[in-house]
Formats: sequence, structure tokens, C-alpha cells
Amino acid sequence: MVNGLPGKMSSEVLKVVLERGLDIVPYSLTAESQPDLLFRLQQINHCPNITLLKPSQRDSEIKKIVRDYSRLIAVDYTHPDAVNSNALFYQTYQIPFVMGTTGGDREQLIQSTLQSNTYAVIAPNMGKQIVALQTMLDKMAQSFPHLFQNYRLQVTESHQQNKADTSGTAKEIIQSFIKMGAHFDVNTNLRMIRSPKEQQEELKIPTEYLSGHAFHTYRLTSPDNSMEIAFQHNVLGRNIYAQGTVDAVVFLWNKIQHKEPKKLYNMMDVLME
Ligand SMILES: NC(=O)C1=CN([C@@H]2O[C@H](COP(=O)(O)OP(=O)(O)OC[C@H]3O[C@@H](n4cnc5c(N)ncnc54)[C@H](OP(=O)(O)O)[C@@H]3O)[C@@H](O)[C@H]2O)C=CC1
Ligand SMILES: O=C(O)C1=N[C@H](C(=O)O)C[C@H](O)C1
Repeated sequence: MVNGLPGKMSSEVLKVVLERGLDIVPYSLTAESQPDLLFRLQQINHCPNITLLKPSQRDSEIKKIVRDYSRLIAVDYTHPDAVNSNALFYQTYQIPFVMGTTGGDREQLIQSTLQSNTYAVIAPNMGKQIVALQTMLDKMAQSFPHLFQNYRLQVTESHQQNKADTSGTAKEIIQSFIKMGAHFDVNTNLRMIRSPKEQQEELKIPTEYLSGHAFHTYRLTSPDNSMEIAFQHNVLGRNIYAQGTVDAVVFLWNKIQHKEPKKLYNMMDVLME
């Protein structure tokens, strides 16, 4: 069940689900302000009509959906303001979920998922190549905790103009560098680019990707300015996240089948497996 239609990430996930031949539940949680009742991907012939359920409608519909689709796994690409309430909804009805939506209260998200004992994969980035970089930086932080002692960290993240929050991926990666001793002040060391003009002129983002891209650079400079090291990941479009998301769904399904006692996972777990 791909939630957040007709949003951009959920549409891309729906496309990958259909391309991979997995079954789709023809319902999707949507925003209260959504004027349409149905959604369909025009470019895929066998895409079913998907009924859109607003927050005010979903409680009355979900029991029947859970009954009719006993293998239901929810995927959530909605809005940072909806992360925690949507997670509580999945937890209340014991619906396993893959949470790709960023923002919200992340600690509460983790704690409520653990307490509810619901199977879930939660990650702000489902792109496996980027998750591999995150894993490597995590390991670096464990092995070399003082590697960037007193280095200055400068972060630039560019996304589509309507992105509602600071990149969740950047927030996690910054924590790894802080663990390695780097100095980072969110007010002076983070540049968020949301202007299409700057994105085109400075970053050379092709016009067709102004509505969906993620260009991140993490630059560390030594205290005496004699050394600089940078890490970069630049993504056009959203396909890599959708591919990773569907891998996470399959991963979660296997965990449920094996009745794994561990129920909460992140994308590093998916990648390692
Ligand atoms: N984990 C990952 O790999 C990735 C995560 N993301 C994250 O996914 C999220 C969505 O991104 P994106 O698809 O680009 O955003 P979009 O704005 O394109 O889509 C979000 C959709 O969710 C709808 N929505 C709003 N509130 C609710 C609600 N309460 N319940 C259900 N649906 C709701 C929106 O409706 P309306 O527009 O009417 O408000 C919209 O249709 C963001 O948090 C983003 O950071 C994005 C890419 C990769
Ligand atoms: O909104 C996006 O587009 C993205 N969101 C995620 C984030 O906040 O880090 C992942 C990626 O940057 C794309």
C-alpha cells in the first residue's frame, strides 16, 4: 500500500512496484486537502485505479483493507508533518511499514515503533549507494573517533523548491562527522539551496530535474586550512530511492515470514542483507 499519492516519491514507488510485478493494494493515504478521489499512473497500462483516503476517512476504511489484504505492507512518502501520526496509524492497526518520509520527531518515531512491536524499516534515504556511504561513515566514526578533530564541516544540500524540510540524510551524515570531532553550526555551516535559478546556474541541474533532485556536498577543512576533504552524492530524479524502497518491502516481508524477533530495521540492515 503506497501512501502519499499523488506525490512524487509515492508515484515513483508505485511505478517500481508494478514494474517488478508485485501486488498493489488499491488504496493510498493522502492529504486532507486532496481534491481527487482516485489516482492512476497513466504511463503504466496495468496500473489499477487507486482510491485516495484522507485522514478523516482512513480509520473507517482500514479494518476492511487489512482484512482483504492480509499481506499488506505500507510504504509512506508523505509529509514531514504527517510522519508521526501516520506511523501511529500503522502501529495502531499493526500494519508493517517502510517509512521513507523525513522530518517529524524522529526519536518519537523510533520509540513508538519499538513499543508497538510493529515490523518497520525507517530511513531518510533508501538509495542503496548513499546508504553504503552512510554505513562507511558510521564505521569510520566508530574506528576513528578523532579523525576530524576541530575540522570545520560545511554542508550544501540542494533540493526541489517545495521540499518541506532540511534533508534528513544530511542531518544523519552530519552526526557521523560530529562523532569524528568536526565542528558544525547549523546556522553558519549549512547551505540549503532551494532556488531553481541557483540550481541551474551554479549546480548545472538540468531543467527537467529542478522538480526532483538531491545534490549534497560535505566539505571538511583542517584548523590550519592546509587540508580539505569532501564527500559528495548527487542524484537526479527519484528512481534509486524507489528501487531501495521496494527492496526494503521485500526484506520486511521475509522478516515477517521468519517471525524474526527483531522488528525495527533501517536501510543499512537491508543493504547488509
Ligand atoms: N527516504 C528516502 O529515500 C526519500 C525520502 N523522501 C522524503 O519523502 C517525503 C515526500 O517527498 P515527495 O514525494 O518529494 O513530496 P511530495 O510533496 O511530492 O509528496 C507528498 C505527498 O503526500 C501528501 N500528504 C500530505 N499530508 C499527508 C498525510 N497526512 N497523509 C498522506 N499523504 C499526505 C501530499 O499532499 P499535498 O501535496 O496535498 O500536501 C503529497 O501528495 C519527504 O519527506 C522527502 O524528504 C524523498 C525522497 C527519498
Ligand atoms: O525530498 C527529497 O527529495 C529527498 N529527501 C530525503 C532527505 O530529506 O534526505 C532524501 C533525498 O535527499 C531526497
